Amino acid sequence: MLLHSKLRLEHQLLGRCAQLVVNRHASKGSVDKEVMEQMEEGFKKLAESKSKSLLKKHLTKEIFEKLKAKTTPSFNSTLLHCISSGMCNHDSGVGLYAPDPEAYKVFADLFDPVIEEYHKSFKKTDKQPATAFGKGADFENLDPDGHFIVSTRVRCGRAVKGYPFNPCLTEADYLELESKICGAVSSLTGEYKGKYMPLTGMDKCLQEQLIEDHYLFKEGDRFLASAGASRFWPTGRGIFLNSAKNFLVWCNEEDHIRIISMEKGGDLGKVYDRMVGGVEALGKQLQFNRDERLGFLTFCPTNLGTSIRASVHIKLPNLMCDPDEMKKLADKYRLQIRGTSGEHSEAKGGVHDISNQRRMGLTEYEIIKEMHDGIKGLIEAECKARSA
Ligand SMILES: Nc1ncnc2c1ncn2[C@@H]1O[C@H](COP(=O)(O)OP(=O)(O)OP(=O)(O)O)[C@@H](O)[C@H]1O
Repeated sequence: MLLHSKLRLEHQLLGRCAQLVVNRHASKGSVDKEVMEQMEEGFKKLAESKSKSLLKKHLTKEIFEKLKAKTTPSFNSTLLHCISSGMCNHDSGVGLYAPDPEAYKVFADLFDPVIEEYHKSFKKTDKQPATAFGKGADFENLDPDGHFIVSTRVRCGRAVKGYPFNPCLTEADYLELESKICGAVSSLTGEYKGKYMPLTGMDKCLQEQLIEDHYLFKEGDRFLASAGASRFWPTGRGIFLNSAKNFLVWCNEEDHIRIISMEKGGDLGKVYDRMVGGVEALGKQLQFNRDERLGFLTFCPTNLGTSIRASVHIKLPNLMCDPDEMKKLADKYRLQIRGTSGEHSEAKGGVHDISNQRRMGLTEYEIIKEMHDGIKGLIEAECKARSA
């Protein structure tokens, strides 16, 4: 209970901070004086800060001046919507979010270089290849004897056509989206059959247990809150879980939809195939927003393209003895290291979350292969270090 009250308080505080920044909408087609002042002040503080974010690096004075008076045609989003998280959180890695699909074009002078750097050279002239899932069965179990991998998870994000992203969704939009998503997941059959649980009214012990078990998203993420992703919380948010608890759908957290497959052990191919089956089944009922150049559109530019993050919870005690060397090895394989409870968390009991870093410029199959080969390489390096 204590943990929950703490989370709730934190969430409320962050929610207020976010509202200060992102609830000031522009008048149609122009940027209000108050928004402009806030942007100017935030830009100045960011420029003077020691932030290492991609936002700070690429939001030069020239780009800021060029973009600060622009708005998106359908939802009237401003540059402030895009940069508020990075302006509030100088410790952001990226710090940039798209308030609606059009923002990727209107603010392309800022998004394109960030996308290029994060996804390791996806240039503004590049195009995301057509969706090609391939077969997970091509990949062998990464840890058949269970020495290293605790569990494997593959997720992707989807946006429902016709809606903006979090900062521009109204309370009614959240409820409408939830009703559509809930309708689609409720009609899944076979191994996918399960139950949708809205966050509103959810038993608090159950909510904490679902978070602890790595099924449910946390509350009160300050990076998301200041990007405008926590408005009207918990309205319209929820989780769908199948009976075997190895297929999940998150509703209206960071993206409209997150489709997730997970299980104990290292059978990446099986986990991936299950996610693909779920994506295909849901794609028959919902229209997803996909851009010709950028691929599947998501709130955060790090998730564009395939939107796939394939991760293992893994123990590599020998490699982890030297964090700098480990980071170099992970970079070589284009892998990202996180803590045990997700992004911005610490590793517990020596278990790290290691996943593909880039999600763009390759097909879905190639993304999984890159992650598979990288994890295989890390396990081989761990074995070598152990016997040295
Ligand atoms: N391989 C895994 N096994 C078990 N749980 C996992 C695994 N990978 C991630 N998780 C859990 O999934 C939850 C969400 O993690 P996290 O928010 O880092 O990633 P995400 O859902 O991919 O989203 P994002 O990248 O947008 O943050 C956390 O509880 C995390 O511990």
